[in-house]
Amino acid sequence: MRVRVEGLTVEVAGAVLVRSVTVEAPEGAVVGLVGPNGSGKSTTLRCAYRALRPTAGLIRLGEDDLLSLPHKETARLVGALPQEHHVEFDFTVAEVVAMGRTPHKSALENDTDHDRRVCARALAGVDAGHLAHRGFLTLSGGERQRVLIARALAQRPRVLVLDEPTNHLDIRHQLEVLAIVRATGVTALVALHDLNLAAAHCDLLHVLADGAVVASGPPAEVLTEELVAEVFGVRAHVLPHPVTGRPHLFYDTAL
Ligand SMILES: Nc1ncnc2c1ncn2[C@@H]1O[C@H](COP(=O)(O)OP(=O)(O)OP(=O)(O)O)[C@@H](O)[C@H]1O
Repeated sequence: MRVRVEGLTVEVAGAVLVRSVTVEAPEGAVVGLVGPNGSGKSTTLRCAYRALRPTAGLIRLGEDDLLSLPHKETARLVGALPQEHHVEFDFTVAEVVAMGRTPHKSALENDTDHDRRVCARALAGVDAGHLAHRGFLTLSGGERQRVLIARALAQRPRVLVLDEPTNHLDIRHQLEVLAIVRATGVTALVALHDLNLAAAHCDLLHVLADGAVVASGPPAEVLTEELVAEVFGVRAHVLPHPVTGRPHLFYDTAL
């Protein structure tokens, strides 16, 4: 499903957090949001999974306006991994992942065999099948992150909105998670700090700085030495990856 964030502005208590942000994610594309701390990535994504109401602008899912859809429909369509997550009670991992099935069920409907299969597959996909019976609160940061990604996948959404999904993950799991997102074939909006991961895994990038989009396009067009210097304040050398040909950044110094 195509996602288009159009002219998004968010103002909180007189402060403009993002200004006229337009982000396009074609059907099935993995689209990265990159930018320095505080540039507006999470604010944009929070609007896309409807945790925050924009002051102005539209979020289109296909032809629909996100804000005019019933909440349950939004929950079926959009699977989210927020940056901050709060699981207060000590649910088991299996229970946390099963929460992903909630939008597909009525209030008192029990989990079916199909639900259990979908959840087991999602957990196995993030290499966390062995954690199913553990208490969520006993997990390490990276294990929790993988379980929450499994919850979003178990939802079988049409759009994934992932805020720093590789946070806490070791390198193997970083690569695996992004490969899994790609393999779902679902349109994905993903905030990433690691520009090399973004270059390797995203079809398109949108670069944010000070709450506005300053560059958009395929990684090879966007991740230039000039842009990295200007937006991130870092001198970098950009060379093609020896195998994939995608841009790879070698950092030099902070400017
Ligand atoms: N509720 C709020 N009230 C005031 N300012 C806010 C609020 N929420 C976010 N901000 C500010 O808006 C700006 C954008 O924040 P946002 O979390 O979207 O940035 P980000 O690009 O995701 O940053 P990071 O890379 O650090 O996660 C920041 O300066 C932040 O302090």
